[in-house]
Amino acid sequence: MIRTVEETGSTNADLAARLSGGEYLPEGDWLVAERQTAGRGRLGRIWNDGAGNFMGSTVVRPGPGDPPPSSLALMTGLAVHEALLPFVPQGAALWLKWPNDLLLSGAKIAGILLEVVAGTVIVGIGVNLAAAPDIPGRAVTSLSEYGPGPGRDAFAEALAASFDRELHRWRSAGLAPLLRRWQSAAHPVGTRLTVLPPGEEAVEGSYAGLSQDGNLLLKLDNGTQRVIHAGDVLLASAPD
Ligand SMILES: O=C(O)CCCC[C@@H]1SC[C@@H]2NC(=O)N[C@@H]21
Repeated sequence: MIRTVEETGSTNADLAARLSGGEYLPEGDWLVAERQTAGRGRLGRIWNDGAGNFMGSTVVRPGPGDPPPSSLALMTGLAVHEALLPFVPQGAALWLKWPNDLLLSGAKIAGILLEVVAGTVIVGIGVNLAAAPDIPGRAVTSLSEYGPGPGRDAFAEALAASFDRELHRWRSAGLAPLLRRWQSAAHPVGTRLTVLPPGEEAVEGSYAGLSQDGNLLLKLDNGTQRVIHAGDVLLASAPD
């Protein structure tokens, strides 16, 4: 079920408060907001809203036998990719970027924020359907820059369906096929990346795929390979 509210602080914060209060939230339910006044982004950033954009959250309740919850970041990226792809015009490339951003022709079009409360993973998704809010230092775009896109409600239906499919595959087929499909939807191997691991200087290198457990493989310019477990990743050629 998709429930839409006119305005809230953050759909992630709303679900977190309900979980903290002991409420049971079933998988498959979505909270979507027309406006967010305190949208949360990754790494403590804010997520600016824009009228007509998709801003919504759902939950996953990981159980015994499920792949590691951290892989939900990659699974969610695939679900958003699948929902957006039919609306991407010819000649524009829709790419996944580790861990879970989506880029349209090199500029950010969607972001994903996972938070865990009381053993439940809150999955928050923001997609620039109609407006490209400013993210300082980042190239940002929206689908509307390429022509008329889907309305927010139609997109919400498509995303809820693709998320449901991907969640089922995540549970039934496990990590290996997910990682293969993720890599097919990502920017090409060899793409120059700048990585900002927490508490470290920026590291430059070339994208070399994902490790077996879904971490980022970065080929450094001295020929060695580094496994990136956390941090911010930018396309090195993206304009400031
Ligand atoms: O930094 C990122 O790229 C992640 C952005 C996630 C934004 C979405 S919008 C819906 C949900 N509610 C929030 O407060 N954040 C997420």
